[in-house]
Amino acid sequence: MIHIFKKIGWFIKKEWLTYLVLLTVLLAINILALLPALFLGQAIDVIVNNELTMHKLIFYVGVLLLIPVTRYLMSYIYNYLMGKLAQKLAYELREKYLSHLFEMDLEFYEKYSKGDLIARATEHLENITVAATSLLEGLVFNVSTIILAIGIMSVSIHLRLTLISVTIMPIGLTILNLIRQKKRRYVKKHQEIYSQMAEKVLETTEGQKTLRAYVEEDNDLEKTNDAIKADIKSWSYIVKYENWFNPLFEVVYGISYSLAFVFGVYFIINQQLTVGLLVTFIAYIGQLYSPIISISTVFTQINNAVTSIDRYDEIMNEVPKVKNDETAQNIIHFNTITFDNVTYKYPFDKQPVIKDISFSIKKGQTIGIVGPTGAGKSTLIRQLLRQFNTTSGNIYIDDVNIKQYRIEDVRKLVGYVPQEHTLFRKPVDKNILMGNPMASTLELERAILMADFRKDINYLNQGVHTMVGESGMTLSGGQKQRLSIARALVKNPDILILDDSLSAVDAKTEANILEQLRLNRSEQTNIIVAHRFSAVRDADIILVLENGRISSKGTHEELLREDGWYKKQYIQQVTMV
Ligand SMILES: Nc1ncnc2c1ncn2[C@@H]1O[C@H](COP(=O)(O)OP(=O)(O)OP(=O)(O)O)[C@@H](O)[C@H]1O
Repeated sequence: MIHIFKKIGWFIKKEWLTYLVLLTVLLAINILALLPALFLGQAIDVIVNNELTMHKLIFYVGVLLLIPVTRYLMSYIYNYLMGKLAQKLAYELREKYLSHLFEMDLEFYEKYSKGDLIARATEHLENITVAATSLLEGLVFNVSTIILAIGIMSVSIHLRLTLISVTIMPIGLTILNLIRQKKRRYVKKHQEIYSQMAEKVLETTEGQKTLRAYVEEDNDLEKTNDAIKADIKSWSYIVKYENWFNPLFEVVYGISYSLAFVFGVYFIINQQLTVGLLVTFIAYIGQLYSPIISISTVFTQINNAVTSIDRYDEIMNEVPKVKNDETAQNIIHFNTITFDNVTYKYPFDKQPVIKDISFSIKKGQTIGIVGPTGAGKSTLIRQLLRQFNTTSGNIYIDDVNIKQYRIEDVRKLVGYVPQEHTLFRKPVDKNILMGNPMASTLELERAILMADFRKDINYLNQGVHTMVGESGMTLSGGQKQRLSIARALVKNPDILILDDSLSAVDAKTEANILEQLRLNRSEQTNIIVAHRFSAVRDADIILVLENGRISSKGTHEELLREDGWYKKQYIQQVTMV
Protein backbone atom coordinates (compact mmCIF):
# COMPACT_ATOMS: atom_id res chain seq x y z
CA MET A 1 0.00 0.00 0.00
CA ILE A 2 2.88 2.33 0.82
CA HIS A 3 4.09 1.44 -2.67
CA ILE A 4 0.87 2.89 -4.13
CA PHE A 5 0.97 6.01 -1.98
CA LYS A 6 4.58 6.56 -3.01
CA LYS A 7 3.68 6.23 -6.66
CA ILE A 8 0.66 8.52 -6.62
CA GLY A 9 1.97 10.75 -3.81
CA TRP A 10 2.47 13.56 -6.34
CA PHE A 11 -1.25 13.47 -7.13
CA ILE A 12 -2.38 13.38 -3.50
CA LYS A 13 -0.06 16.32 -2.79
CA LYS A 14 -1.52 18.27 -5.69
CA GLU A 15 -5.13 17.47 -4.78
CA TRP A 16 -4.75 17.53 -0.99
CA LEU A 17 -7.68 19.92 -0.46
CA THR A 18 -10.13 17.69 -2.35
CA TYR A 19 -8.79 14.66 -0.49
CA LEU A 20 -9.30 16.52 2.82
CA VAL A 21 -12.90 17.44 1.95
CA LEU A 22 -13.53 13.84 0.89
CA LEU A 23 -12.09 12.56 4.13
CA THR A 24 -14.30 14.84 6.22
CA VAL A 25 -17.43 13.96 4.25
CA LEU A 26 -16.55 10.28 4.52
CA LEU A 27 -16.22 10.45 8.30
CA ALA A 28 -19.56 12.28 8.54
CA ILE A 29 -21.22 9.56 6.41
CA ASN A 30 -19.65 7.02 8.66
CA ILE A 31 -20.99 8.50 11.86
CA LEU A 32 -24.42 8.87 10.26
CA ALA A 33 -24.32 5.18 9.31
CA LEU A 34 -23.87 4.15 12.92
CA LEU A 35 -26.51 6.41 14.48
CA PRO A 36 -29.76 4.61 13.39
CA ALA A 37 -28.93 1.40 15.28
CA LEU A 38 -28.14 3.45 18.38
CA PHE A 39 -31.44 5.36 18.24
CA LEU A 40 -33.36 2.20 17.39
CA GLY A 41 -31.94 0.45 20.49
CA GLN A 42 -32.86 3.42 22.63
CA ALA A 43 -36.38 3.51 21.16
CA ILE A 44 -36.86 -0.21 21.87
CA ASP A 45 -35.80 0.28 25.51
CA VAL A 46 -38.17 3.24 25.80
CA ILE A 47 -41.01 1.03 24.48
CA VAL A 48 -40.04 -1.97 26.68
CA ASN A 49 -39.90 0.35 29.74
CA ASN A 50 -43.31 1.87 28.86
CA GLU A 51 -41.81 5.35 28.63
CA LEU A 52 -42.97 6.16 25.10
CA THR A 53 -44.58 9.60 24.79
CA MET A 54 -45.78 11.36 21.63
CA HIS A 55 -42.88 13.77 21.95
CA LYS A 56 -40.34 10.90 22.06
CA LEU A 57 -42.06 9.08 19.19
CA ILE A 58 -41.84 12.16 16.94
CA PHE A 59 -38.21 12.61 17.94
CA TYR A 60 -37.18 9.00 17.08
CA VAL A 61 -39.16 8.89 13.84
CA GLY A 62 -37.80 12.31 12.84
CA VAL A 63 -34.20 11.34 13.59
CA LEU A 64 -34.55 8.00 11.79
CA LEU A 65 -35.89 9.80 8.71
CA LEU A 66 -33.42 12.68 8.78
CA ILE A 67 -30.31 10.50 9.00
CA PRO A 68 -30.75 8.70 5.64
CA VAL A 69 -31.63 11.97 3.87
CA THR A 70 -28.45 13.64 5.19
CA ARG A 71 -26.46 10.54 4.29
CA TYR A 72 -27.82 10.63 0.78
CA LEU A 73 -26.73 14.25 0.34
CA MET A 74 -23.27 13.56 1.80
CA SER A 75 -22.85 10.48 -0.40
CA TYR A 76 -23.82 12.52 -3.45
CA ILE A 77 -21.14 15.12 -2.67
CA TYR A 78 -18.62 12.36 -1.99
CA ASN A 79 -19.32 10.45 -5.20
CA TYR A 80 -19.30 13.62 -7.27
CA LEU A 81 -15.92 14.78 -5.93
CA MET A 82 -14.43 11.28 -6.08
CA GLY A 83 -15.60 10.80 -9.68
CA LYS A 84 -13.94 14.05 -10.68
CA LEU A 85 -10.75 13.08 -8.89
CA ALA A 86 -10.66 9.66 -10.56
CA GLN A 87 -11.12 11.22 -14.01
CA LYS A 88 -8.35 13.71 -13.34
CA LEU A 89 -5.94 11.01 -12.17
CA ALA A 90 -6.78 8.74 -15.12
CA TYR A 91 -6.21 11.65 -17.48
CA GLU A 92 -2.88 12.63 -15.93
CA LEU A 93 -1.57 9.06 -15.81
CA ARG A 94 -2.54 8.48 -19.45
CA GLU A 95 -1.06 11.77 -20.52
CA LYS A 96 2.24 10.99 -18.79
CA TYR A 97 2.23 7.52 -20.30
CA LEU A 98 1.52 8.70 -23.83
CA SER A 99 4.05 11.54 -23.62
CA HIS A 100 6.58 8.96 -22.51
CA LEU A 101 5.70 6.72 -25.46
CA PHE A 102 6.38 9.67 -27.76
CA GLU A 103 9.82 10.10 -26.21
CA MET A 104 10.78 6.49 -26.76
CA ASP A 105 12.96 5.37 -29.63
CA LEU A 106 12.43 2.52 -32.06
CA GLU A 107 14.39 0.09 -29.92
CA PHE A 108 11.67 0.42 -27.30
CA TYR A 109 8.99 -0.44 -29.87
CA GLU A 110 11.01 -3.49 -30.90
CA LYS A 111 10.87 -4.65 -27.28
CA TYR A 112 7.18 -4.13 -26.45
CA SER A 113 4.23 -5.26 -28.54
CA LYS A 114 1.33 -2.95 -29.36
CA GLY A 115 -1.16 -5.11 -27.46
CA ASP A 116 0.99 -4.99 -24.36
CA LEU A 117 1.35 -1.20 -24.53
CA ILE A 118 -2.41 -0.82 -25.01
CA ALA A 119 -3.17 -3.13 -22.08
CA ARG A 120 -0.88 -1.06 -19.89
CA ALA A 121 -2.59 2.16 -21.00
CA THR A 122 -6.08 0.79 -20.33
CA GLU A 123 -6.55 -2.03 -17.85
CA HIS A 124 -3.47 -1.31 -15.78
CA LEU A 125 -4.01 2.43 -15.54
CA GLU A 126 -7.63 1.72 -14.61
CA ASN A 127 -6.43 -0.49 -11.74
CA ILE A 128 -4.13 2.26 -10.49
CA THR A 129 -6.90 4.87 -10.69
CA VAL A 130 -9.38 2.64 -8.87
CA ALA A 131 -6.88 1.95 -6.11
CA ALA A 132 -5.88 5.60 -5.77
CA THR A 133 -9.43 6.77 -5.40
CA SER A 134 -11.31 3.94 -3.76
CA LEU A 135 -8.49 3.30 -1.33
CA LEU A 136 -9.65 6.32 0.62
CA GLU A 137 -13.20 5.06 0.83
CA GLY A 138 -12.15 1.47 1.23
CA LEU A 139 -9.72 2.04 4.02
CA VAL A 140 -10.87 5.18 5.82
CA PHE A 141 -14.57 4.42 5.65
CA ASN A 142 -14.30 0.76 6.51
CA VAL A 143 -11.58 1.00 9.13
CA SER A 144 -13.32 3.88 10.89
CA THR A 145 -16.64 2.02 10.76
CA ILE A 146 -15.00 -0.97 12.40
CA ILE A 147 -13.26 1.15 15.06
CA LEU A 148 -16.34 3.28 15.84
CA ALA A 149 -18.71 0.31 15.92
CA ILE A 150 -16.43 -1.78 18.14
CA GLY A 151 -15.80 1.30 20.31
CA ILE A 152 -19.53 1.87 20.88
CA MET A 153 -20.11 -1.88 21.37
CA SER A 154 -17.43 -2.25 24.00
CA VAL A 155 -17.72 1.10 25.82
CA SER A 156 -21.43 1.89 25.61
CA ILE A 157 -22.96 -1.58 25.35
CA HIS A 158 -21.02 -4.49 26.84
CA LEU A 159 -17.25 -5.04 26.84
CA ARG A 160 -17.29 -8.80 27.53
CA LEU A 161 -19.98 -9.45 24.91
CA THR A 162 -17.86 -7.52 22.43
CA LEU A 163 -14.75 -9.54 23.26
CA ILE A 164 -16.63 -12.85 22.99
CA SER A 165 -18.34 -12.19 19.67
CA VAL A 166 -15.89 -9.98 17.83
CA THR A 167 -12.55 -11.66 18.57
CA ILE A 168 -13.46 -14.46 16.17
CA MET A 169 -13.39 -11.98 13.32
CA PRO A 170 -9.60 -11.70 13.09
CA ILE A 171 -9.65 -15.41 12.21
CA GLY A 172 -11.88 -14.56 9.26
CA LEU A 173 -9.60 -11.72 8.28
CA THR A 174 -6.55 -13.98 8.40
CA ILE A 175 -8.30 -16.42 6.07
CA LEU A 176 -9.10 -13.63 3.63
CA ASN A 177 -5.53 -12.42 3.86
CA LEU A 178 -4.13 -15.83 2.95
CA ILE A 179 -6.50 -16.08 -0.01
CA ARG A 180 -5.43 -12.65 -1.14
CA GLN A 181 -1.72 -13.45 -1.02
CA LYS A 182 -2.11 -16.57 -3.11
CA LYS A 183 -4.43 -14.83 -5.54
CA ARG A 184 -1.83 -12.18 -6.28
CA ARG A 185 0.25 -14.68 -8.24
CA TYR A 186 -2.75 -15.67 -10.35
CA VAL A 187 -3.63 -12.03 -10.97
CA LYS A 188 -0.13 -11.32 -12.28
CA LYS A 189 -0.26 -14.31 -14.60
CA HIS A 190 -3.73 -13.25 -15.76
CA GLN A 191 -2.47 -9.77 -16.63
CA GLU A 192 0.25 -11.25 -18.85
CA ILE A 193 -2.24 -13.54 -20.60
CA TYR A 194 -4.61 -10.59 -21.05
CA SER A 195 -1.85 -8.61 -22.82
CA GLN A 196 -1.18 -11.54 -25.16
CA MET A 197 -4.87 -11.79 -25.98
CA ALA A 198 -5.06 -8.03 -26.66
CA GLU A 199 -2.11 -8.37 -29.03
CA LYS A 200 -3.73 -11.26 -30.89
CA VAL A 201 -7.08 -9.47 -31.26
CA LEU A 202 -5.23 -6.40 -32.57
CA GLU A 203 -3.28 -8.48 -35.08
CA THR A 204 -6.47 -10.15 -36.31
CA THR A 205 -8.28 -6.83 -36.69
CA GLU A 206 -5.38 -5.22 -38.53
CA GLY A 207 -4.73 -8.24 -40.73
CA GLN A 208 -8.34 -8.80 -41.88
CA LYS A 209 -7.63 -8.18 -45.58
CA THR A 210 -4.62 -10.49 -45.73
CA LEU A 211 -6.31 -13.20 -43.70
CA ARG A 212 -9.28 -13.22 -46.06
CA ALA A 213 -7.06 -13.18 -49.13
CA TYR A 214 -5.32 -16.34 -47.89
CA VAL A 215 -8.57 -17.89 -46.66
CA GLU A 216 -6.97 -18.01 -43.25
CA GLU A 217 -10.05 -16.79 -41.35
CA ASP A 218 -10.78 -20.15 -39.73
CA ASN A 219 -7.19 -20.74 -38.80
CA ASP A 220 -6.81 -17.29 -37.35
CA LEU A 221 -10.16 -17.44 -35.60
CA GLU A 222 -8.99 -20.63 -33.95
CA LYS A 223 -5.82 -18.92 -32.72
CA THR A 224 -7.75 -15.86 -31.54
CA ASN A 225 -10.23 -18.14 -29.80
CA ASP A 226 -7.34 -19.93 -28.11
CA ALA A 227 -5.97 -16.59 -26.87
CA ILE A 228 -9.43 -15.57 -25.61
CA LYS A 229 -9.94 -18.98 -24.03
CA ALA A 230 -6.57 -18.73 -22.27
CA ASP A 231 -7.62 -15.33 -20.94
CA ILE A 232 -10.99 -16.60 -19.72
CA LYS A 233 -9.37 -19.69 -18.23
CA SER A 234 -6.87 -17.72 -16.20
CA TRP A 235 -9.59 -15.30 -15.13
CA SER A 236 -12.04 -18.06 -14.20
CA TYR A 237 -9.28 -19.66 -12.19
CA ILE A 238 -9.19 -16.55 -10.05
CA VAL A 239 -12.98 -16.50 -9.75
CA LYS A 240 -13.08 -20.20 -8.89
CA TYR A 241 -10.43 -19.65 -6.26
CA GLU A 242 -12.44 -16.79 -4.76
CA ASN A 243 -15.66 -18.80 -4.84
CA TRP A 244 -14.05 -21.65 -2.94
CA PHE A 245 -12.49 -19.63 -0.21
CA ASN A 246 -14.54 -16.45 0.24
CA PRO A 247 -17.61 -18.21 1.74
CA LEU A 248 -15.38 -19.43 4.59
CA PHE A 249 -15.71 -15.99 6.03
CA GLU A 250 -19.50 -16.37 6.12
CA VAL A 251 -19.06 -19.35 8.44
CA VAL A 252 -16.85 -17.34 10.78
CA TYR A 253 -19.36 -14.52 10.68
CA GLY A 254 -22.26 -16.85 11.46
CA ILE A 255 -20.41 -18.04 14.56
CA SER A 256 -19.93 -14.42 15.64
CA TYR A 257 -23.69 -13.74 15.33
CA SER A 258 -24.57 -16.87 17.30
CA LEU A 259 -22.13 -15.99 20.08
CA ALA A 260 -23.55 -12.46 20.29
CA PHE A 261 -27.10 -13.78 20.48
CA VAL A 262 -26.45 -16.59 23.02
CA PHE A 263 -24.29 -14.51 25.36
CA GLY A 264 -26.46 -11.40 24.82
CA VAL A 265 -29.55 -13.29 26.05
CA TYR A 266 -27.46 -14.61 28.98
CA PHE A 267 -26.49 -11.04 29.95
CA ILE A 268 -30.11 -9.85 29.60
CA ILE A 269 -31.26 -12.65 31.94
CA ASN A 270 -28.54 -11.54 34.38
CA GLN A 271 -29.77 -7.97 33.97
CA GLN A 272 -26.47 -6.74 32.61
CA LEU A 273 -27.96 -5.74 29.28
CA THR A 274 -31.24 -4.34 27.97
CA VAL A 275 -33.14 -5.75 24.98
CA GLY A 276 -32.64 -2.46 23.13
CA LEU A 277 -28.87 -2.58 23.63
CA LEU A 278 -28.73 -6.20 22.39
CA VAL A 279 -30.64 -5.12 19.25
CA THR A 280 -28.14 -2.27 18.74
CA PHE A 281 -25.27 -4.68 19.40
CA ILE A 282 -26.48 -7.25 16.87
CA ALA A 283 -27.17 -4.48 14.35
CA TYR A 284 -23.55 -3.34 14.74
CA ILE A 285 -22.27 -6.87 14.17
CA GLY A 286 -24.26 -6.76 10.93
CA GLN A 287 -22.74 -3.41 10.10
CA LEU A 288 -19.25 -4.80 10.64
CA TYR A 289 -19.71 -7.44 7.95
CA SER A 290 -19.67 -5.18 4.94
CA PRO A 291 -16.57 -3.15 5.99
CA ILE A 292 -14.60 -6.33 6.71
CA ILE A 293 -15.49 -7.79 3.30
CA SER A 294 -14.84 -4.43 1.66
CA ILE A 295 -11.41 -4.21 3.25
CA SER A 296 -10.55 -7.50 1.61
CA THR A 297 -11.84 -6.11 -1.72
CA VAL A 298 -9.65 -3.08 -1.15
CA PHE A 299 -6.71 -5.40 -0.63
CA THR A 300 -7.59 -7.13 -3.91
CA GLN A 301 -7.61 -3.74 -5.58
CA ILE A 302 -4.29 -2.94 -3.95
CA ASN A 303 -2.93 -6.24 -5.27
CA ASN A 304 -4.08 -5.48 -8.78
CA ALA A 305 -2.79 -1.95 -8.50
CA VAL A 306 0.62 -3.05 -7.24
CA THR A 307 1.09 -5.37 -10.22
CA SER A 308 -0.28 -2.70 -12.53
CA ILE A 309 2.01 -0.06 -11.06
CA ASP A 310 4.96 -2.39 -11.64
CA ARG A 311 3.93 -2.80 -15.26
CA TYR A 312 3.33 0.95 -15.66
CA ASP A 313 6.66 1.71 -14.04
CA GLU A 314 8.46 -0.74 -16.27
CA ILE A 315 7.46 1.42 -19.23
CA MET A 316 7.96 4.74 -17.47
CA ASN A 317 11.46 3.69 -16.37
CA GLU A 318 12.54 2.91 -19.91
CA VAL A 319 14.99 5.51 -21.05
CA PRO A 320 15.36 6.16 -24.78
CA LYS A 321 18.85 5.57 -26.09
CA VAL A 322 18.28 8.17 -28.78
CA LYS A 323 17.80 11.43 -26.91
CA ASN A 324 18.89 15.03 -27.00
CA ASP A 325 22.19 15.95 -25.37
CA GLU A 326 21.97 18.79 -22.87
CA THR A 327 24.15 20.82 -25.19
CA ALA A 328 22.28 19.82 -28.36
CA GLN A 329 22.52 22.42 -31.14
CA ASN A 330 19.86 23.68 -33.48
CA ILE A 331 20.05 23.12 -37.20
CA ILE A 332 17.79 24.60 -39.85
CA HIS A 333 19.61 23.80 -43.11
CA PHE A 334 22.61 21.73 -44.12
CA ASN A 335 25.25 21.65 -46.81
CA THR A 336 26.87 18.23 -46.49
CA ILE A 337 26.02 14.99 -44.71
CA THR A 338 28.82 12.47 -44.31
CA PHE A 339 28.48 8.82 -43.33
CA ASP A 340 31.80 7.76 -41.84
CA ASN A 341 32.20 3.98 -41.50
CA VAL A 342 28.64 3.55 -40.23
CA THR A 343 27.71 0.09 -38.97
CA TYR A 344 24.29 -0.72 -37.52
CA LYS A 345 22.94 -3.81 -35.79
CA TYR A 346 19.27 -4.08 -34.75
CA PRO A 347 18.94 -4.45 -30.95
CA PHE A 348 17.80 -8.06 -31.03
CA ASP A 349 19.91 -9.20 -33.99
CA LYS A 350 23.33 -10.87 -33.80
CA GLN A 351 24.84 -9.51 -37.00
CA PRO A 352 24.96 -5.91 -38.23
CA VAL A 353 22.65 -5.12 -41.14
CA ILE A 354 24.76 -2.33 -42.63
CA LYS A 355 28.55 -2.38 -42.38
CA ASP A 356 31.26 0.27 -42.78
CA ILE A 357 29.15 2.60 -44.84
CA SER A 358 30.96 5.76 -45.99
CA PHE A 359 29.62 8.33 -48.43
CA SER A 360 28.61 11.98 -48.63
CA ILE A 361 25.40 13.73 -49.58
CA LYS A 362 25.59 17.31 -50.77
CA LYS A 363 22.76 19.82 -50.70
CA GLY A 364 20.95 19.79 -54.03
CA GLN A 365 22.06 16.29 -55.00
CA THR A 366 19.80 13.40 -55.88
CA ILE A 367 21.05 10.11 -54.50
CA GLY A 368 19.78 6.76 -55.70
CA ILE A 369 20.11 3.65 -53.55
CA VAL A 370 19.63 0.24 -55.10
CA GLY A 371 20.46 -3.30 -54.19
CA PRO A 372 18.95 -6.73 -53.64
CA THR A 373 16.04 -7.05 -51.28
CA GLY A 374 17.14 -7.17 -47.65
CA ALA A 375 20.50 -5.55 -48.48
CA GLY A 376 19.92 -2.84 -45.84
CA LYS A 377 18.73 0.10 -47.96
CA SER A 378 15.88 1.16 -45.64
CA THR A 379 18.06 0.64 -42.59
CA LEU A 380 20.71 2.89 -44.12
CA ILE A 381 18.43 5.82 -44.90
CA ARG A 382 16.57 5.57 -41.61
CA GLN A 383 19.83 6.50 -39.91
CA LEU A 384 19.11 10.02 -41.11
CA LEU A 385 15.92 10.13 -39.06
CA ARG A 386 17.84 9.49 -35.84
CA GLN A 387 15.58 6.55 -35.09
CA PHE A 388 18.55 4.61 -33.72
CA ASN A 389 22.11 5.31 -32.68
CA THR A 390 24.73 3.86 -35.01
CA THR A 391 26.43 0.80 -33.57
CA SER A 392 29.79 2.15 -34.71
CA GLY A 393 30.96 4.92 -36.98
CA ASN A 394 29.39 8.36 -37.17
CA ILE A 395 27.19 10.56 -39.28
CA TYR A 396 28.21 14.21 -39.60
CA ILE A 397 26.07 17.09 -40.74
CA ASP A 398 28.35 19.94 -41.81
CA ASP A 399 31.21 18.35 -39.84
CA VAL A 400 29.22 18.16 -36.59
CA ASN A 401 28.17 14.74 -35.30
CA ILE A 402 24.43 14.20 -35.89
CA LYS A 403 24.12 13.27 -32.20
CA GLN A 404 25.01 16.84 -31.26
CA TYR A 405 21.97 18.29 -32.99
CA ARG A 406 18.47 18.43 -31.56
CA ILE A 407 16.65 15.29 -32.76
CA GLU A 408 13.52 17.25 -33.70
CA ASP A 409 15.63 19.62 -35.83
CA VAL A 410 17.28 16.74 -37.69
CA ARG A 411 13.87 15.15 -38.31
CA LYS A 412 12.50 18.49 -39.52
CA LEU A 413 15.16 18.49 -42.22
CA VAL A 414 13.79 15.24 -43.59
CA GLY A 415 10.57 14.37 -45.40
CA TYR A 416 10.40 10.60 -45.18
CA VAL A 417 8.08 8.41 -47.23
CA PRO A 418 8.34 4.92 -45.74
CA GLN A 419 7.53 1.67 -47.48
CA GLU A 420 4.43 1.15 -45.37
CA HIS A 421 2.03 4.03 -45.57
CA THR A 422 0.26 5.05 -42.43
CA LEU A 423 -2.93 6.88 -43.18
CA PHE A 424 -5.13 8.28 -40.45
CA ARG A 425 -8.90 8.34 -40.12
CA LYS A 426 -9.11 11.88 -41.47
CA PRO A 427 -9.92 13.57 -44.78
CA VAL A 428 -7.29 13.39 -47.52
CA ASP A 429 -6.15 17.01 -47.07
CA LYS A 430 -5.73 16.59 -43.30
CA ASN A 431 -3.72 13.43 -43.92
CA ILE A 432 -1.39 15.35 -46.21
CA LEU A 433 -1.18 18.35 -43.90
CA MET A 434 0.17 16.15 -41.13
CA GLY A 435 3.49 16.77 -42.89
CA ASN A 436 3.10 20.49 -42.23
CA PRO A 437 -0.06 21.61 -40.44
CA MET A 438 0.85 25.26 -41.07
CA ALA A 439 0.97 24.86 -44.86
CA SER A 440 -1.20 27.20 -46.93
CA THR A 441 -3.79 26.00 -49.44
CA LEU A 442 -1.32 26.88 -52.18
CA GLU A 443 1.43 24.81 -50.60
CA LEU A 444 -0.98 21.92 -50.19
CA GLU A 445 -2.00 22.14 -53.84
CA ARG A 446 1.66 22.32 -54.91
CA ALA A 447 2.47 19.15 -52.93
CA ILE A 448 -0.52 17.36 -54.47
CA LEU A 449 0.61 18.36 -57.96
CA MET A 450 4.23 17.35 -57.37
CA ALA A 451 3.11 13.93 -56.09
CA ASP A 452 0.95 13.60 -59.23
CA PHE A 453 -2.03 13.03 -56.95
CA ARG A 454 -4.35 15.67 -58.41
CA LYS A 455 -5.75 13.35 -61.10
CA ASP A 456 -6.89 10.86 -58.42
CA ILE A 457 -8.41 13.48 -56.16
CA ASN A 458 -10.75 14.50 -58.94
CA TYR A 459 -12.20 10.96 -58.83
CA LEU A 460 -12.67 10.87 -55.06
CA ASN A 461 -16.31 11.55 -54.21
CA GLN A 462 -15.55 14.52 -51.96
CA GLY A 463 -12.21 15.55 -53.43
CA VAL A 464 -9.58 16.43 -50.81
CA HIS A 465 -12.29 16.25 -48.16
CA THR A 466 -12.89 12.53 -48.73
CA MET A 467 -12.46 10.58 -45.51
CA VAL A 468 -9.66 8.06 -45.53
CA GLY A 469 -10.37 4.97 -43.43
CA GLU A 470 -7.95 3.46 -40.94
CA SER A 471 -4.87 2.26 -42.86
CA GLY A 472 -6.24 4.02 -45.94
CA MET A 473 -9.07 1.60 -46.72
CA THR A 474 -10.63 3.79 -49.39
CA LEU A 475 -7.47 4.36 -51.44
CA SER A 476 -5.58 2.14 -53.86
CA GLY A 477 -1.95 1.15 -53.18
CA GLY A 478 -0.62 3.73 -55.67
CA GLN A 479 -2.91 6.44 -54.26
CA LYS A 480 -1.71 5.72 -50.75
CA GLN A 481 1.87 6.02 -51.96
CA ARG A 482 1.21 9.36 -53.62
CA LEU A 483 -0.69 10.69 -50.59
CA SER A 484 2.38 9.80 -48.50
CA ILE A 485 4.67 11.53 -51.00
CA ALA A 486 2.46 14.64 -50.90
CA ARG A 487 2.64 14.54 -47.09
CA ALA A 488 6.42 14.60 -47.23
CA LEU A 489 6.49 17.27 -49.94
CA VAL A 490 4.11 19.66 -48.18
CA LYS A 491 6.87 19.99 -45.61
CA ASN A 492 9.20 21.25 -48.34
CA PRO A 493 12.01 19.35 -46.64
CA ASP A 494 15.72 19.86 -47.17
CA ILE A 495 16.01 16.12 -47.68
CA LEU A 496 13.27 14.06 -49.30
CA ILE A 497 13.56 10.31 -48.78
CA LEU A 498 11.47 8.05 -50.99
CA ASP A 499 11.87 4.53 -49.65
CA ASP A 500 10.67 2.39 -52.54
CA SER A 501 7.81 4.87 -52.79
CA LEU A 502 7.35 4.68 -56.53
CA SER A 503 6.88 0.93 -56.64
CA ALA A 504 3.07 1.00 -56.88
CA VAL A 505 2.76 3.65 -59.59
CA ASP A 506 2.84 3.17 -63.36
CA ALA A 507 5.81 4.27 -65.46
CA LYS A 508 4.09 7.47 -66.62
CA THR A 509 3.21 8.56 -63.07
CA GLU A 510 6.74 7.73 -61.91
CA ALA A 511 8.18 9.88 -64.70
CA ASN A 512 5.79 12.74 -63.79
CA ILE A 513 6.83 12.67 -60.13
CA LEU A 514 10.55 12.52 -60.97
CA GLU A 515 10.12 15.42 -63.39
CA GLN A 516 8.37 17.47 -60.69
CA LEU A 517 11.23 16.77 -58.28
CA ARG A 518 13.75 17.84 -60.89
CA LEU A 519 11.86 21.07 -61.59
CA ASN A 520 10.99 22.05 -58.04
CA ARG A 521 13.69 20.58 -55.85
CA SER A 522 16.92 21.30 -57.68
CA GLU A 523 18.24 23.22 -54.65
CA GLN A 524 17.27 20.46 -52.23
CA THR A 525 18.32 16.87 -51.69
CA ASN A 526 16.39 13.81 -52.81
CA ILE A 527 17.23 10.27 -51.76
CA ILE A 528 15.45 7.65 -53.80
CA VAL A 529 15.53 4.00 -52.79
CA ALA A 530 14.19 1.88 -55.62
CA HIS A 531 14.07 -1.50 -57.27
CA ARG A 532 13.13 0.02 -60.63
CA PHE A 533 16.21 1.59 -62.24
CA SER A 534 14.11 4.16 -64.09
CA ALA A 535 13.59 5.84 -60.70
CA VAL A 536 17.30 6.39 -60.08
CA ARG A 537 18.96 6.55 -63.50
CA ASP A 538 19.13 10.38 -63.45
CA ALA A 539 20.49 10.56 -59.89
CA ASP A 540 23.76 12.43 -59.34
CA ILE A 541 25.10 9.38 -57.62
CA ILE A 542 23.77 5.86 -57.16
CA LEU A 543 24.87 3.65 -54.27
CA VAL A 544 24.70 -0.09 -54.79
CA LEU A 545 24.17 -1.88 -51.52
CA GLU A 546 24.85 -5.60 -51.28
CA ASN A 547 24.85 -7.53 -48.01
CA GLY A 548 24.91 -4.31 -46.01
CA ARG A 549 27.96 -2.90 -47.77
CA ILE A 550 28.34 -0.38 -50.55
CA SER A 551 29.65 -2.60 -53.32
CA SER A 552 29.76 0.16 -55.90
CA LYS A 553 28.80 3.79 -56.49
CA GLY A 554 28.64 6.17 -59.43
CA THR A 555 26.30 7.59 -62.02
CA HIS A 556 24.04 5.34 -64.07
CA GLU A 557 26.49 5.42 -66.97
CA GLU A 558 29.50 4.73 -64.73
CA LEU A 559 27.78 1.77 -63.12
CA LEU A 560 26.81 0.36 -66.48
CA ARG A 561 30.49 0.42 -67.46
CA GLU A 562 31.26 -1.84 -64.47
CA ASP A 563 30.52 -5.51 -64.63
CA GLY A 564 28.62 -5.66 -61.37
CA TRP A 565 25.19 -6.26 -59.85
CA TYR A 566 23.83 -2.98 -61.24
CA LYS A 567 24.61 -3.80 -64.85
CA LYS A 568 23.29 -7.36 -64.57
CA GLN A 569 20.03 -6.24 -62.98
CA TYR A 570 19.62 -3.36 -65.38
CA ILE A 571 19.97 -5.61 -68.42
CA GLN A 572 17.49 -8.03 -66.92
CA GLN A 573 14.96 -5.25 -66.29
CA VAL A 574 15.39 -3.76 -69.74
CA THR A 575 15.08 -7.10 -71.53
CA MET A 576 12.00 -8.00 -69.46
CA VAL A 577 10.17 -4.85 -70.63
N1 LIG B 1 13.36 -3.94 -37.01
C1 LIG B 1 14.20 -4.88 -37.39
N2 LIG B 1 14.76 -5.73 -36.51
C2 LIG B 1 15.61 -6.68 -36.89
N3 LIG B 1 16.01 -6.87 -38.16
C3 LIG B 1 15.50 -6.06 -39.10
C4 LIG B 1 14.56 -5.03 -38.76
N4 LIG B 1 14.22 -4.38 -39.89
C5 LIG B 1 14.91 -4.97 -40.89
N5 LIG B 1 15.67 -5.97 -40.40
C6 LIG B 1 16.57 -6.83 -41.20
O1 LIG B 1 17.57 -6.01 -41.74
C7 LIG B 1 17.87 -6.45 -43.04
C8 LIG B 1 17.81 -5.26 -43.99
O2 LIG B 1 16.49 -4.80 -44.04
P1 LIG B 1 16.11 -3.50 -44.85
O3 LIG B 1 14.65 -3.29 -44.73
O4 LIG B 1 17.01 -2.40 -44.46
O5 LIG B 1 16.49 -3.98 -46.32
P2 LIG B 1 16.11 -3.35 -47.71
O6 LIG B 1 17.34 -3.40 -48.53
O7 LIG B 1 15.46 -2.02 -47.54
O8 LIG B 1 15.07 -4.41 -48.23
P3 LIG B 1 13.89 -4.23 -49.31
O9 LIG B 1 14.51 -3.91 -50.60
O10 LIG B 1 13.27 -5.58 -49.32
O11 LIG B 1 12.99 -3.16 -48.79
C9 LIG B 1 16.92 -7.56 -43.39
O12 LIG B 1 17.59 -8.78 -43.27
C10 LIG B 1 15.84 -7.45 -42.36
O13 LIG B 1 15.35 -8.72 -41.99
